[in-house]
Amino acid sequence: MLDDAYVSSLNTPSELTPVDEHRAKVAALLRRTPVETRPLADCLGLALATDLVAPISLPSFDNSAMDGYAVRSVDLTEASAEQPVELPVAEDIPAGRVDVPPLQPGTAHRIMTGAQLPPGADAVLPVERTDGGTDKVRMFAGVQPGKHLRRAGEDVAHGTTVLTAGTRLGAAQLGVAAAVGAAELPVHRAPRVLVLSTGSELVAPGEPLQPGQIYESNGLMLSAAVREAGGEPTLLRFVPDDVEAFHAVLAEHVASADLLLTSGGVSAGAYEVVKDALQGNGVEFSKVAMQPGMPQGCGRYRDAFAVVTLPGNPVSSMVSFEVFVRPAMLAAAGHADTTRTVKQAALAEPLTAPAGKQQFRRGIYDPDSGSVSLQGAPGSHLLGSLAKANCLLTIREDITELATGSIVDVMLLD
Ligand SMILES: Nc1nc2c(c(=O)[nH]1)N[C@H]1C(S)=C(S)[C@@H](COP(=O)(O)OP(=O)(O)OC[C@H]3O[C@@H](n4cnc5c(N)ncnc54)[C@H](O)[C@@H]3O)O[C@H]1N2
Ligand code: MOO
Repeated sequence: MLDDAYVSSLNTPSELTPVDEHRAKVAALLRRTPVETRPLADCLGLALATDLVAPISLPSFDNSAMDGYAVRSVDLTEASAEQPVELPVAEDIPAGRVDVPPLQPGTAHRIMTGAQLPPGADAVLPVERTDGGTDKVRMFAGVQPGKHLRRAGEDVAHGTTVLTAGTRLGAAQLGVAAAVGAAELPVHRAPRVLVLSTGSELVAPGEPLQPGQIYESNGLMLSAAVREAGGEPTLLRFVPDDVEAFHAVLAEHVASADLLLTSGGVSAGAYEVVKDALQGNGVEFSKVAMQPGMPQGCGRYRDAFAVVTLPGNPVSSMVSFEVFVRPAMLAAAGHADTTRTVKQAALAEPLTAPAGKQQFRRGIYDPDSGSVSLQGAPGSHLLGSLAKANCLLTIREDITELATGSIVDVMLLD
């Protein structure tokens, strides 16, 4: 297990960059992606670039909420199961009929759900309250004026903003855009993110492992995280700890990308390929006051493209993505909401934390009890624990221990 006190003793607080400072640096690196007009079917998950003002009302005309009969409610005042009122059925109005004649007093129009209400009708009697007749209909109940109707504009009024710029276009948002007649929408293009893992110990899943080798997992994990955050990832073939090989991959791919995300090769060892390749080329490396995720780097490589270098330990990589990259990517892609939901929860067990570093512990938040329990130890290699967690507990840098029942912030991961 990681010895918090020992690790903390390696870095004096003045050497460490505050988490917020690094977050702002990463956010400033990513430029807004361009606006494109796309068919609705290609907009899922993207952010709307300008307000969508409704060119029509929803509903756009008064219509029936039930299959039944459009009536004048005064004609049914006396209707009951014992003494039905019989009316001639003057018209049949299926949904989609565009020429709807007015309803004359003492008559009914058979009408279907969503069909235009005839002028003169003030209510719909559901078919279940009638004998279902087509020439004449017997009505077994009265109906209040206004009953079973859907009024024009009661959902969305013509000329009002139905979706604001920055809204993430999910299923319901695309639905309402289609409902007001939009065939295409202006959206911010998804950020294109290259994901490159480094390490001579890495082997592709599915291939045999030699002692001392491990399966490459950060690349796939970060690509998935990029996609979940609304980006378009390209997972590059991982490279060994070899600066030439690293540069060769960069030369081949970066022209098309908004961001290069690397993992590994940034700490204090003898073979730090990412640091060796990028230092002095516009990328700065620092130790951030957090755990996991201390060794970080970011910048614009030779002024050409944005780079964020994440530490290789898998949990450090993922936590760093959550804390720095996800919000920056969402902002670059025009999303108004760039943060995860944060809840306050009562600790189900005590914990200790290293002094001077913001700690992100993996946890399981129980929304019913409002409590959170720790999932696994603090070690940044414990990917199995991360995979079971549903939240990150964020512990301020000035806190070194907390008792059971203490209230902590938990960032929900979904
Ligand atoms: N003397 C010091 N040693 C270390 C320090 C330090 O400050 N002084 N920092 C430690 C911390 S904290 C972290 S985090 C790691 C970060 O190191 P790197 O970013 O250089 O990452 P690597 O050394 O390449 O790998 C660390 C660890 O993660 C595994 N790894 C790397 N890439 C992948 C991948 N794509 N998939 C799965 N696992 C991966 C790698 O095998 C190592 O076990 O440095 C500490 N050391
Ligand atoms: O800061 Mo490292 O990311 O703890 O493992």
